[in-house]
Amino acid sequence: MPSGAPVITIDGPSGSGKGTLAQRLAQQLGWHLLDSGAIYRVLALASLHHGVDIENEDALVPLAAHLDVQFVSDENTKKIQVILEGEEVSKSIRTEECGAVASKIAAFPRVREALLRRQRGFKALPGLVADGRDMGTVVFQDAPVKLFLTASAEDRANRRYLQLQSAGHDANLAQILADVQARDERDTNRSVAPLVPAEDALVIDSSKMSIDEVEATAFDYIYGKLSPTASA
Ligand SMILES: Nc1ncnc2c1ncn2[C@@H]1O[C@H](COP(=O)(O)OP(=O)(O)OP(=O)(O)O)[C@@H](O)[C@H]1O
Ligand SMILES: Nc1ccn([C@H]2C[C@H](O)[C@@H](COP(=O)(O)O)O2)c(=O)n1
Repeated sequence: MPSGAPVITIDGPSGSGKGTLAQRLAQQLGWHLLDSGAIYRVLALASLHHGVDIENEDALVPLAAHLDVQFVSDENTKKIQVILEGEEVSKSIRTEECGAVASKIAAFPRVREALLRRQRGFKALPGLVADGRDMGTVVFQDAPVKLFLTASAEDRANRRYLQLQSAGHDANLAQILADVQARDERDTNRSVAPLVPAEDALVIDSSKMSIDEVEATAFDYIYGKLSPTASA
């Protein structure tokens, strides 16, 4: 295993359960957490706030490089609050619109480059759980444990539908499925850091698995990989 803090990467498409699994693993292990999608979402929101053209890579790069974002752990709830330029944006970055804009601006190579060091800065002892699209393939290529979580587009859309309904929002399943498929298409087919499993990742298809089953499968694999007797 490389020296320094160990990293567990979790990549996968929208709604596959990466964030849920990453939070559970980080909490159980007492490790740090990086929700890299939140960084792209915050950049999307900042570009909308500042009227920056989301088609203009040249204009987005300085915004990405100087993005004033903080992730603050709430002492009581242990939830992470996202602060953009002093304003709490934890909820506003979670809209479908923000996700779609994040996916569009994430296709620009120099935008990704500008966010790379910031993401790597999350690596710290005792360890980091990092979720996103390119955690295992680009950002933490030497991570000792890589997971790729997936599920059918229909199951992922249905999960999002239930999530929105339980939060009291109106939701249209057909529209959500179309949004999920459009985001998959963009994230998978972009020229830089596309959404693909790392060659050394364990792929988990969670379509027919409960969250607890996914967590148990992940922990079995992690302990096998990180135990002192495991070969590198
Ligand atoms: N195995 C599962 N079975 C059923 N529901 C699940 C499962 N995993 C996650 N969910 C639910 O699906 C929804 C989306 O999960 P989550 O936010 O973790 O996905 P994600 O991959 O991080 O999505 P995004 O990339 O869009 O942030 C949540 O409501 C979560 O509780
Ligand atoms: N490592 C990452 C993380 C996220 N993105 C882009 C592509 C996603 O569609 C969008 C939002 O991510 P989410 O919060 O849904 O995980 O951000 C990326 O390109 N690379």
